Amino acid sequence: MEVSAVREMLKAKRAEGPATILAIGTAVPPNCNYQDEFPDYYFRVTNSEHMTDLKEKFKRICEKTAIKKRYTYLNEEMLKEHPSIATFDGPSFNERQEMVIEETPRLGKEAAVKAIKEWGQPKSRITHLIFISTSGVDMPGCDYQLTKLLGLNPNVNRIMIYQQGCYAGGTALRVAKDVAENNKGSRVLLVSSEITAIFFRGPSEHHMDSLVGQALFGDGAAALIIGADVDEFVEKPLFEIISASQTLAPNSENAMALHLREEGLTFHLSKDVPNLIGNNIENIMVQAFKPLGIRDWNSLFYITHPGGRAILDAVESSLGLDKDKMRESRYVLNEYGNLTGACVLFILDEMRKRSVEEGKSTTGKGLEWGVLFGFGPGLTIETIVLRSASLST
Ligand SMILES: CC(=O)CC(=O)SCCNC(=O)CCNC(=O)[C@H](O)C(C)(C)COP(=O)(O)OP(=O)(O)OC[C@H]1O[C@@H](n2cnc3c(N)ncnc32)[C@H](O)[C@@H]1OP(=O)(O)O
Repeated sequence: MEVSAVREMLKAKRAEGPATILAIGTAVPPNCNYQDEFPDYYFRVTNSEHMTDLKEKFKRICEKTAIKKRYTYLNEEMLKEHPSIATFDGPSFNERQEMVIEETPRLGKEAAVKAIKEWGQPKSRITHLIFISTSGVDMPGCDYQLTKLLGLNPNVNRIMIYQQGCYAGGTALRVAKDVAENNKGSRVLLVSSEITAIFFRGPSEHHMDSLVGQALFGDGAAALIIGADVDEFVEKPLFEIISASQTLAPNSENAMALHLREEGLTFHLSKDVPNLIGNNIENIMVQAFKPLGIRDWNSLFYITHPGGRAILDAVESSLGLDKDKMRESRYVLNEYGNLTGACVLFILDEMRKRSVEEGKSTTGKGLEWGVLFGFGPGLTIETIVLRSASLST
């Protein structure tokens, strides 16, 4: 075959683009922890009632989180059966792994079933599966388990992304864009599922950052269907993925790290994280929106990873944003806590649902352009430029 003919053949395999989000589903486990009761629960189940000063500090942290409730797979009975998980650093990796290996794809399936139902197409049309999770590692991984659980075509092209932390929701969208735009007719099922049993642990007087982590995270799964060249007779666009980029914040090496150890996933968090994000965010916005000629940050809608309340405050103040810009991100933080990689996907879902409820003209609260930020270890920032879809009938 001639080289030019091969080139033509490859060109014909590319979609016109852009990759478009066509459906979103979410799921959480049944066990709900209210934040105002959580310090009592946490110090009781970790047998730490004697650490009275630390409990007072934990109460202060919980009060400042702007979280109302969080859902978890792990409950008090399970902790009684597996007491090493409730210590600060007792060897517990195997017990945690047994839980997350089963539960992470199961919760992912719940979200995926909802996304496929909304999409309304047969699951045999799914050509690619991207699965992200920070909850453990295994081979074959969650991508394989989900393929089995959903009964997907064995020829589905799977991509498993483990252990990236909270920016992974952005990473998965970036990869899904490349896949969808380079494979004409492809339909990508993107699933993020996070179970905090991998890093729940008791308090330690010497590790305040770990204690902060115990006040922030919740379990949840989200699933999206993504494809380019939308068939509007049978598919409904929600958001177009216009561009996607990843960057490292300068001088942030020690800001955030998570390590998988005998005692599960450990958590290291500098107090500087909100400032580091705030100091870098405008530069990132300038780069992302230069091609569109946009400089008015209040003309956009925002899907911002709510790593903690202070991170949303930092982004809001650095960009001079109106108070309602972080509304959906704050809402998801309040209702579910920090859901690691799934969090930005929950916020996307909230954004489009709220836009419909409030009678807005687009899925981005009546605005055309928006941005999604993922933040995580590194310190890594994922930036996704989105274009909303019209809601007019
Ligand atoms: C896993 C991933 O990949 C990605 C992630 O999302 S990781 C999580 C990222 N999240 C963060 O970095 C948390 C950002 N921080 C916050 O949201 C807020 O600081 C907070 C909600 C935790 C507390 O709110 P605040 O307005 O800062 O309250 P503040 O009164 O200053 O702090 C409460 C206490 O927490 C302590 N504290 C806050 N951040 C801390 C940290 N990173 N390490 C240790 N202690 C911390 C403070 O010293 C303070 O202690 P005292 O009451 O004894 O003085």
